[in-house]
Amino acid sequence: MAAGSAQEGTAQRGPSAYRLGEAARAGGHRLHVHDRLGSTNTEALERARAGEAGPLWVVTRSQEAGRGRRGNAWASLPGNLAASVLWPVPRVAPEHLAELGFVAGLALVGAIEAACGTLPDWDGADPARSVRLKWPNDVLLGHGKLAGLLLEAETLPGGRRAVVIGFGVNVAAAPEGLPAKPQPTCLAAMGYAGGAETLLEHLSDHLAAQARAWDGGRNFSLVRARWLARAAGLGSEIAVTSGGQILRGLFETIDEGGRLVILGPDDSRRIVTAGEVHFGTAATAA
Ligand SMILES: Nc1ncnc2c1ncn2[C@@H]1O[C@H](COP(=O)(O)OP(=O)(O)OP(=O)(O)O)[C@@H](O)[C@H]1O
Ligand SMILES: O=C(O)CCCC[C@@H]1SC[C@@H]2NC(=O)N[C@@H]21
Repeated sequence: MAAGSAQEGTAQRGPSAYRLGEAARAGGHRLHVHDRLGSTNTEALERARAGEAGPLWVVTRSQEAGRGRRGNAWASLPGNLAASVLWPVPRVAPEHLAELGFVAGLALVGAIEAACGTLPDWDGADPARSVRLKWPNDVLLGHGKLAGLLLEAETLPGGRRAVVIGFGVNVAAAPEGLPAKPQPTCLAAMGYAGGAETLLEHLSDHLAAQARAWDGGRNFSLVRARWLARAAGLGSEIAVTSGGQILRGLFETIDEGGRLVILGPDDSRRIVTAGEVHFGTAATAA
């Protein structure tokens, strides 16, 4: 059993209890809330190994060993959202699985906007308050990193696939002193005081809706169009570090497989499957 206590459904009484949104609950999503966990992604994968099919949300008030992409650590400060969902993919072709990262990114942007929509000056006109998606799986607020997504898949005994989408959102506080670029930022810096609980409610509903639109990959073109409409840095200079190489050019688009398309100075196109994007051209190879 994982650290901390798990409660099914609406955990804890009172105004700040974690709960799922109405649409998510109507769609059969369930919620496990922990006080303390190593990693919600790890716990969700454990649940899958134990036979859970999902959709199952795992959330923790304190995450002690949060994981980021490419082996990075994820800092989860008190009051921030650390949540993962075990997503059922029985009828999803393997080549469509990674698209869930885009579906989830859109859901998170929608949830942030729904949660923050009533804040003064939150109308998208101010670039410092604009919420954008950064390829492949980050959410930016202005120039800062507001959230990161971690998609993990595993084939279980018997051939069943488990897919977990992890959401780390800096709601109340942003970690200081990290060497990371972009620098972390948080919703509280923009005046948001609604709590991680409200955000989870919106997120679960928005994920249900975006996943329905995606339709197991049959409608990725719609997801792609929605994603591009919220993309950071589209049409501008980027440098991408990928496999020890740096590719520079204009961020032209993402293709129908969700890969990054870079337009080089000689009008050549480079397609990137995995890498780290830096806006502007200042990037050094890792
Ligand atoms: N709560 C947080 N908010 C924002 N950024 C965070 C948070 N916790 C960890 N990070 C940073 O996010 C980064 C992980 O995200 P990402 O995969 O984009 O790597 P990165 O920024 O390119 O890091 P590196 O250059 O070291 O590989 C790490 O550098 C980590 O320091
Ligand atoms: O930007 C990244 O590198 C992705 C960060 C993902 C962090 C979240 S927090 C909830 C879930 N549990 C984890 O251990 N990681 C993800």
